[in-house]
Amino acid sequence: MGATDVDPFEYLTRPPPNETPEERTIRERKEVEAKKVSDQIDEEIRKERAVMKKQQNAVRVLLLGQSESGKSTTLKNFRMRYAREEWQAELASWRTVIQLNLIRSVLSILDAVQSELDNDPAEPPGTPGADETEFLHTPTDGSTSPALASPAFNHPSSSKPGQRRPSVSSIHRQLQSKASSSSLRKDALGGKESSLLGGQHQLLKLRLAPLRRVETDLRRQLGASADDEVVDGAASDEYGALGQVDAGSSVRSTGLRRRTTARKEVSVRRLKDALSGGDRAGKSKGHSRTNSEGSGDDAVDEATDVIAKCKDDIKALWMDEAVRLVLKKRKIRLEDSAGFFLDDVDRIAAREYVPSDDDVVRARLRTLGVQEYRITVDQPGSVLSGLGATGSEWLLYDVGGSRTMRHAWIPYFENITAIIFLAPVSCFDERLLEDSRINRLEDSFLLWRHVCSSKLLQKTSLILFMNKCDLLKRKLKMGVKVNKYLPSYADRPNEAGHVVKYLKEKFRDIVKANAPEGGRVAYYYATSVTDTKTTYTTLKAVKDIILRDHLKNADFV
Ligand SMILES: Nc1nc2c(ncn2[C@@H]2O[C@H](COP(=O)(O)OP(=O)(O)OP(=O)(O)O)[C@@H](O)[C@H]2O)c(=O)[nH]1
Ligand SMILES: [Mg+2]
Repeated sequence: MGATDVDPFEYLTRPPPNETPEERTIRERKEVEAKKVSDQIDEEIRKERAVMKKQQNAVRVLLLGQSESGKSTTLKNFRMRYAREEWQAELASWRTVIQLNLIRSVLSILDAVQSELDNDPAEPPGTPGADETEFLHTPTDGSTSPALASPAFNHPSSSKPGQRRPSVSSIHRQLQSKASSSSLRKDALGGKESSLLGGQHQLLKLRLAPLRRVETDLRRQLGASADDEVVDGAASDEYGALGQVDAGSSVRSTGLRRRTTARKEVSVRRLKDALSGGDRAGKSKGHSRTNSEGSGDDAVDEATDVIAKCKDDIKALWMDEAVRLVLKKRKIRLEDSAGFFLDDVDRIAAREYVPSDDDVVRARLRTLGVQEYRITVDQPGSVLSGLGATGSEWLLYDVGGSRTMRHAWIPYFENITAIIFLAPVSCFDERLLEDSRINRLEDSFLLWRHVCSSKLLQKTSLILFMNKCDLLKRKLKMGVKVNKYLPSYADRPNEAGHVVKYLKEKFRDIVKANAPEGGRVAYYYATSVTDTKTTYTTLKAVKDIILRDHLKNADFV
């Protein structure tokens, strides 16, 4: 047989001539080991290919909408239902975020108390709106783009205080009666020199002062962003839906004044890192102490310990009638603000507190940049299961919604299967936090128009969540008139159902006006995504729509 007839592979692997039995054993053992390594590499390559294939087929969902529209809350609903294990493993880590949310509310009240004690006017001088580079053009003169099929908005320049009477706490009746006898005056809601507060409030302030240090510690633990200068909530013309209200509101050119006393929001670069940093549950840290109220064995970290010790004072502060009057006078409505937990102090300030699903869904942590999450949605019994392997792997992208962050959205427009767009409908009387010249609903219409008209998104399924319907209902019940802000609403009934229907038509008009040839279907849902039960029903319907469209585009159906 000539050299050319030799199988090169066989030639190279042929045992050496004159091999001794020992040499043979060693060689064979080495060959077995080498095969193991080779098999391992093959398996890894196979897995990588499978992941790549899955990713190619993965459903990609982008959550869009302005800041505080409910994107992260929607994502949490998805994860709670479809990434249950991961969700549960993460639950305890949210305690830090929720404690911070609680402390922020307390400190906001203390700030208001301090201003009242200092006799600061209820309407401090404002700050000019931020001069930002915008991803999506928004008119800056308070006008609405004529190209936009959305209604024009009013910025009424006067407002009445809310009509809701604060409830009175029996717990704090003693303090309250003292306050009311000594300092409540007839002009309590408006008089310049009226003093609603007394020595007991000074005392509460002192007793709750350690929470300021705890706030700093918790922020540090979470790695909260230092560049986070956003204040708490949007300015609202009538009621401070997210904490602060501009009583003398109108567009800036006519003398807008914005309140700047609200507290910084907490945001983190990477949620997973933040949560692992914030996971102190059951961990004994340097400052840990023995639980004096509980079993006595549990080591409790210092922050939890301080919060537990402040529990009764927090309750006293929140239930104090004079304090409620101060908040009312200063038009601060913490109840509707992001991350409101003051009604749950007993539970949350307890040393053994572990967050529930609902707590985590309600917790507020502002998103920075873009965060990616993976879920598996193939559920037994789904009408679409069995139509193909594709579609079970979902990648969800949650983005930061404030205007400075919107430039980061564009790269995610490519190859995106569906967009769930969150438009909070309760905010018809609020303005953007980052630019108080812009009405929040107007901003949502503009963003929606950009999404509908984007060339990159022409094949993308569009799903609109008209969110915060619960807050809309509450606001309308309090007497806020939609047509005061949205003149085109005219004399339609000032009821949530009618408002949602009207707004849906406006969003639908924008879809129609910007549809590609052949038209376009979008899907509309009225939601309150903090209500996890009803949201689950919505998610199931949305899941099927997205899957069906995805399979259709992949020619599966
Ligand atoms: N009452 C009520 N609160 C809601 C609803 N949706 C969201 N929230 C609350 O509003 C706050 C903001 O929601 P997020 O989901 O964090 O908003 P986001 O769109 O992710 O905001 P950014 O991360 O700043 O872009 C949170 O405290 C939520 O609990 C809703 O339908 N009803
Ligand atoms: Mg978010």
